[in-house]
Amino acid sequence: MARSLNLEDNCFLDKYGERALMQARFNFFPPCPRPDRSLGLKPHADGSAITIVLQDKEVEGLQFLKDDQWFRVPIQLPHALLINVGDQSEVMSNGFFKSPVHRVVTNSERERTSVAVFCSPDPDNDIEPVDGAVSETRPRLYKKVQDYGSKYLQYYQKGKRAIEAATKILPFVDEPTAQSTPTSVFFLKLSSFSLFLVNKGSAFFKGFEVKLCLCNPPDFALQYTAEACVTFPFGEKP
Ligand SMILES: O=C(O)CCC(=O)C(=O)O
Ligand SMILES: [Fe+2]
Repeated sequence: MARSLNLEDNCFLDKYGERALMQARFNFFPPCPRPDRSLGLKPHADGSAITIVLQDKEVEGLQFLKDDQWFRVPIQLPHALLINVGDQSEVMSNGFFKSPVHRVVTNSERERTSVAVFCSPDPDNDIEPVDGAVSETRPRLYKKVQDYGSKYLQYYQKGKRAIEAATKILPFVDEPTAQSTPTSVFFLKLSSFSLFLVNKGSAFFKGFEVKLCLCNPPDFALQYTAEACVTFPFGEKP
């Protein structure tokens, strides 16, 4: 990425620091009889620096927004990893790389799984455009941001984009983050569907042991207006 902008090789990597973060999210999208009425994942951009996505090899669903149109991501290339630019790369590159908005649509007949690994700099490192990406002809577009990941979640839960507040004009509004329950495994039951979510910890997901996972239960709960929401203690099956 640095080389493609004619910048120092390590200029982005140096920002990751000693305690760079890697968080894995295992997504399970059950079949949904009304794909026209519900989304698997609402439109969002990732708060990471980069995200590595392994899509379901049989069921499509991921779409990216470009010029006000949604584009499907094909799955024809087996075992391909999709590398997505996240907000923190947009900030560090001073907007040369854009963090695209994407969503996941549901399928009426088939379930879909995906794994997203979010790679981010050490949260203690402030994020700002690297020197080489700012010049007289390209003024600095983003301000210095502390702990981008936390700000991202606060904004995300309100359906807003933190990157917009990272531009130089708008101030960040610091508000308390929604409480997330310490339970590790959530099963949300909506009629015959279930959604499996993993917070920090480890659990079994479709026969694989899942470790080091982080996602945001309150946020997901908003996406699925569950008629009945049942949470189970870690490790138990419904
Ligand atoms: O399911 C996918 O293909 C992508 C998931 C995604 O965008 C995410 O977990 O942030
Ligand atoms: Fe995403």
